[in-house]
Amino acid sequence: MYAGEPAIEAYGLGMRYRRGWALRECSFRLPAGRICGLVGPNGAGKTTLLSIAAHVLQPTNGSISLFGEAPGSVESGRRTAFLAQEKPLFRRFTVAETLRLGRELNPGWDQRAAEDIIRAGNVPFDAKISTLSGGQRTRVAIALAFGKRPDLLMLDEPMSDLDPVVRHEIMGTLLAEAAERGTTVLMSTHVLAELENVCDYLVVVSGGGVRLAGDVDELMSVHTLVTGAKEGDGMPSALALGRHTLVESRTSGRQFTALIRPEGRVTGPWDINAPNMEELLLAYLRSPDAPPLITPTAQVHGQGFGTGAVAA
Ligand SMILES: Nc1ncnc2c1ncn2[C@@H]1O[C@H](COP(=O)(O)OP(=O)(O)OP(=O)(O)O)[C@@H](O)[C@H]1O
Repeated sequence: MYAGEPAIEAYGLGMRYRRGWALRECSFRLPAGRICGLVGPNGAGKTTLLSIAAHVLQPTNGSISLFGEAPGSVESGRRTAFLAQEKPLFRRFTVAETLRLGRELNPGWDQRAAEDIIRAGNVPFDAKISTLSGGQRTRVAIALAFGKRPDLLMLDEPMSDLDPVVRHEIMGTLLAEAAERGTTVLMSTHVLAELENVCDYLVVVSGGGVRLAGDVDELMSVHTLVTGAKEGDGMPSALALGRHTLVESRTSGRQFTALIRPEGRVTGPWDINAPNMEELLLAYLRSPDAPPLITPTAQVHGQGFGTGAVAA
């Protein structure tokens, strides 16, 4: 693996269910070795995207590759692990039997890594899956995914039924694993605050399309949060009509707050701050019509992203 090699490259990906399009013209690149948060409102297409990458679903159009290979290939199957929301485990198996199955199905299986995760939660190895709590089952599913020692780990809201202490512990294991082995992680979540110290890459989807994608530092550095006194009923026209790109503006009492992508220096009688990750994500989630932004590392080669693309 070399720095910048794409772990995932999606190009013009579309998925149409009977009710309509869940993904449309979805294109982005995730370089290898990054920990990427996949964020979007309910129904945005996150599970659909992960399921296509994990070869659970076939896209209606477009393509996606994992380390340059199609999702169904032997090579990408060997190198990737997917932890789905439903966590399909055999209910009649014990925890030990479940790990044994993992060992038999995966040539690079790491029994110790899997057992360590089970032990950290004090889950009995001889307990049947059907007798475990939701959170304990999640822990077993996470142990299975980690035991595979994948190069790419895809997780669909993995922590939703874990208590905060366990979430913290599993996140720590995930980060240590990724740092030690250079594992690429793509993780969908609604818990924005949890992403702040974990992710160094972000993909935001909304309405089936990519709204924001790229390196966290780069995304943060091109946004500014402006707060000040309202002008009339809204934000100052100097900001609203200026050359800056407005992502979102809100008013409360006599104040306005705007997240912008500034063009040059922002000058005015306002407080000007860098947003934190949660503020950045919330602004894009609340404004699905904001112009998209795909930074150069997240652009698929040969694709002209036009509006919103940051100059390389
Ligand atoms: N099997 C299906 N048949 C028909 N429509 C579906 C199916 N699965 C998903 N959809 C629709 O596709 C869209 C995207 O769904 P998806 O589950 O990918 O979103 P999501 O971003 O994962 O949402 P959430 O945050 O609620 O988990 C939604 O409108 C959903 O209703």
